[in-house]
Amino acid sequence: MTRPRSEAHSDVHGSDAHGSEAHGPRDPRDSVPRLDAPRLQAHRITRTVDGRALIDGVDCTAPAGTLTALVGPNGAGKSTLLRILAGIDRPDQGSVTQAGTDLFRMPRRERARRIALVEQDASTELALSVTAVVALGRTPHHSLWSHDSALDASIVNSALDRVGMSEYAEREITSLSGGERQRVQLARALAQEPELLILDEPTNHLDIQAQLATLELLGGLATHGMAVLAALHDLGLAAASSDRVIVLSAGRVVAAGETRAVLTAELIREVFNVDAVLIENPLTGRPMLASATLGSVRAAVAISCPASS
Ligand SMILES: Nc1ncnc2c1ncn2[C@@H]1O[C@H](COP(=O)(O)OP(=O)(O)OP(=O)(O)O)[C@@H](O)[C@H]1O
Repeated sequence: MTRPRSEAHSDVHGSDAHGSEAHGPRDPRDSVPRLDAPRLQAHRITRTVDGRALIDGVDCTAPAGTLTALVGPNGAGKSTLLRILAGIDRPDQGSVTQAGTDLFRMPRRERARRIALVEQDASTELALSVTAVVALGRTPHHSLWSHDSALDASIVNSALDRVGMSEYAEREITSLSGGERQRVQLARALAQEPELLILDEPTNHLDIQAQLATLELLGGLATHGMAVLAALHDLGLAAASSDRVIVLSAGRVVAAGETRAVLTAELIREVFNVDAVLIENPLTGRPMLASATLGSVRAAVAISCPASS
C-alpha cells in the first residue's frame, strides 16, 4: 500500500480527457514516465436506452502505470461505462481508443489481447476446473490450431498464485464460494496479460484481508506499467488504493484526477450525500476516509424507533 504516487492533475467538475496528459507508466527501474504508453481514451461517449442517457457525453482516460478508481452512487452508470470501455457494448455516440486505435474497429482477438474485463459477479456455471477457467484467459493468444503450451501452463499457475488460489487449482469452479470465484476470475484476467485491466467491483464478496490483498495486487500491476481501471463501491477503499479517481454521477463525469485532490469533503457531500473527509492513515500514510454520518443516522433511527419504556 506504499507504492509510489503518480503525478495526476485534478480536473474537478470537468471532463477527464485532458486532465492527465503527463501520465506514463512508472518504470519500476527508474520511475521515468513514458509518454507513448498504451492508454485508453474515451471521447464524448453517450449511451441511451429507452430515451434515457445512461452515459452522457463522457470523456475519460485510463493511463498506463496507474490504478484509476471509478466511483459514483448506485445507478450512476459505472458498469455501463466499463462495458463500453472494454469494447463489449458500443456507445451510441463518441469514440474509444486504446493505444490510438479505435476499439470497435479492432479485431476481437486483438482487443482481447489488449483488454481484460472482470465483470461484477462474473462466473461460469460450466463444470470446469479452476485451472481450466483461468486457462480461458490464454485463448486470445492462441491461433486456431495451437494448444496450451508449457508457457501457458506456467502463466496460468502464476496467475493462480498471485491471487492466492493455487491450492484450489483442481477444484470445480461451481464448488467455490463467491469470494473464491471472484479471485479465480481475476486470475483469468491476469492470464490474459492485458495492457488494460478493467474490473467491476473486484472486492465484492471478499473479506477484508482479501480486499486489501487484491487492491495491493492491482496497485502492483499498475506500478509495473499496466493501466488498471476498477469500479469500487467502497469510497474508503478507492481513496486508500487508487492513484486517480473518476467520479461518475447520473451518467456524467463530475470530477476526475489525482485521488487526494478530487475527493474533497465538498465533492463527497455533493455526489454521495455523506459528510466525509480524507485523512492520513497512520499505518500506511495513504489517504483514508473518515465519515461523520453515523451519529445522524443513529439519531434518525432513534427518532423513528423510540425505545420502549
Ligand atoms: N439495459 C438497460 N435498460 C435500461 N436501463 C438500464 C439498462 N442497463 C442499465 N440500466 C440503468 O442504467 C443505470 C446505470 O446502471 P449501471 O449498472 O451502469 O450503474 P452502476 O453505477 O454500475 O450501479 P451500481 O453501483 O448500483 O452497481 C441504472 O439506473 C440502471 O437501472
